[in-house]
Amino acid sequence: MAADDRNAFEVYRDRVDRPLGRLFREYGAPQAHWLVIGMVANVIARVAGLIPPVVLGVAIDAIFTGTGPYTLPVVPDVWLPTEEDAMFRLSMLLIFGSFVVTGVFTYVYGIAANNFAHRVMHEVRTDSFDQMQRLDMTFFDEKQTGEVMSVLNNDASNLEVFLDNALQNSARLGVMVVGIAGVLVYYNYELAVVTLAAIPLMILLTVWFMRAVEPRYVAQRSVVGDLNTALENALSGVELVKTSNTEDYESERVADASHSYFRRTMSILRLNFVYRPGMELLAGLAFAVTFAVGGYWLENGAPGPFTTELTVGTFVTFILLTQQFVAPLAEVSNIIDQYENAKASCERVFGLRDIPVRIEDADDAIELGGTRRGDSSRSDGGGAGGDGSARRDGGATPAEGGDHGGVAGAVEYDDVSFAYPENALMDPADADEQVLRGVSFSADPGDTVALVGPTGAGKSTLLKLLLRLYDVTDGAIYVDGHDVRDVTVESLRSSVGYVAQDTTLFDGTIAENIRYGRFTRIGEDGDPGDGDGRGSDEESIRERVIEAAKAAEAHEFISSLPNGYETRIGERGVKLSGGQRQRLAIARVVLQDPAILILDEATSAVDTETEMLIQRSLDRLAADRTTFVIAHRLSTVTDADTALVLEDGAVVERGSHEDLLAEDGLYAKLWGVQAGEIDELPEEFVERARERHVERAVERATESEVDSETLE
Ligand SMILES: Nc1ncnc2c1ncn2[C@@H]1O[C@H](COP(=O)(O)OP(=O)(O)OP(=O)(O)O)[C@@H](O)[C@H]1O
Repeated sequence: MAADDRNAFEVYRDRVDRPLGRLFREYGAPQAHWLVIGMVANVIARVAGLIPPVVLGVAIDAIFTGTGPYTLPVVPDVWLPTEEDAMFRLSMLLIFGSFVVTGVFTYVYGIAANNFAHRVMHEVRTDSFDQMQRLDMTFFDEKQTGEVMSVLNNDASNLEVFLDNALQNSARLGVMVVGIAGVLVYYNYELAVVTLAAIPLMILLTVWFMRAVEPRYVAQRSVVGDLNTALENALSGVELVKTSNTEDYESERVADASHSYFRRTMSILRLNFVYRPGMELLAGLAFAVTFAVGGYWLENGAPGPFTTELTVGTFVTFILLTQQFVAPLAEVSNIIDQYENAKASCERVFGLRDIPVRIEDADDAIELGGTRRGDSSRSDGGGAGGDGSARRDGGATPAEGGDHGGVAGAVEYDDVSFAYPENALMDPADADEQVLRGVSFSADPGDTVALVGPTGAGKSTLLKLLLRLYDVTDGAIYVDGHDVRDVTVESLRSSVGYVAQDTTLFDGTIAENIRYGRFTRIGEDGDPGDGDGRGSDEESIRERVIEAAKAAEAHEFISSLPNGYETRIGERGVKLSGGQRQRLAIARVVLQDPAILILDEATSAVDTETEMLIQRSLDRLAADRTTFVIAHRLSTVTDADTALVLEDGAVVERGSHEDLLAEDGLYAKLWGVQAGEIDELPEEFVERARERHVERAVERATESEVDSETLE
């Protein structure tokens, strides 16, 4: 049991410090020019918006009532006209001009602010996706795909809204408050005190609101996670849901999660319902009090302690500017909402970013099949048939196993141990349940090695290590004499073809699915080493795809489809049968032409004819490459050069089919059961398997208990 029940993503998310500051440093800085242009344009547009009320006030006093001079803030008096007609024309021009300036700069601001926000969002999304792709399988084993989807979609969008709206609205608010306060104080500081008295009250109300709403946002986000998980489970397991008749149960789960989300959202909105009208009320009060005090002042002279004179024009300016307060203040609750969302999103973005990438190229990694470095290659190796003491040269040459991009395909496991870390945070060396223990064997280029053993013995795990989906916790794996950790992950994985039991197909055409990985994009040749001199233009790729499909015994069924190779297969290939999907996967590997092949033999029953087709294509595929077969049917083993019998993570028997039968151990018993010679496995084997299953079931139950506690 992990000491910390949070998954890696949550742990790193909770560690993120000052997320928005980091966002600006890491993503905002390269786009800072857009932000600066946007801010400046915004300030100009807002300041220009203050001109009409000011000019109107001055014009009233100077032209209509004749009670004041024609002066404007920051404009020298000598520049201003003294004739009433000229004053009127200038006033009209200034009012009209200010609207034009506001319009033009609002446009500039829109372009710049959106450029800034969308560019940052694009970088955040693509960076997060790249980081997600670099993470190793331990991360994905923790079932965090929902969280990642949310980072790539919702969180990137939240940041965009914040960077565009919230940031610019706060700038606008700042300009309005400071600008309006400045103008009011300039014209009549005494009446300004009355008008601006509402501001400290608004600040107090805002502080209260932010403090009260923050924990509610945290609670809301946690239920969003539950809701997403419920939705994702129901969608990804739709077949199970239907076949188990659990639609009602799933509906209830989603309804529960959705209802908690509703409750949490309402608790935020209830505060909003107090805050927003509260702010509007204060702004309205400021307006009403200004009107009352100013009106009294005009009628009866300065009230109470006030001594200055108030003109009608100044009064009009005050009234109009106080009105302008209201709209941006009403935005404050939206700004807070966007700020809270952005902060949380930013934590998630950087949480994902900070998860250490464990499986990546070493600084001096070499290309497998490329130039060999003496210091990273081994000079000895253990024989599959022996106990590991017989060593041979590990650095086989391509000539020994056919040319597959210069990789021969010699594989050696040297005393390999492995334990799955409980989560992506744990150092695998600290995990205590060893899934593989001291496994040593080697396969020469072109050999076929069958892996046999009861379920859970570690067969799949053994081969996942060869693909470096995980790294060994102890020992080493060598391909052509190179430790797999010393070669680039890309060159290693392109040298190892993998046909899984359950084939993954992408939404796209049949042809696109076959060429996925080798000619994913037109004009790209992931493995130029086949030496047939053919180009990678669309026509020759098409030819190769058809050849691969023929080799995989898939050409016939593909040709019978309405659009042949251009037929689109539905999401996850649901429109094809299991046997057809597997043949497409085989065609994909034929095209990849790897030196090493991993076949996870299908357990699902296909009809005899399909099985024969699949077997024939697999035999063809395996002919000139090092092949590892996870053999569920022992008939496969009879054709293999060597079989390794795994039990509980260790190789307990090894040798050819005949040798193993002669040993009369686990293999002979498994063979006996399959061949129908004995009814069942001897009690000791069954007992051992049962113990392991019970242990695992208990573990799973404990885990789900903890999960449900966390949910509560
Ligand atoms: N991603 C994982 N995280 C943690 N434990 C795992 C993971 N995958 C497999 N295991 C555990 O490792 C052990 C070996 O599993 P593995 O899938 O390698 O066995 P296998 O021999 O291939 O079994 P099968 O024949 O049923 O596919 C099992 O106990 C399994 O529960």
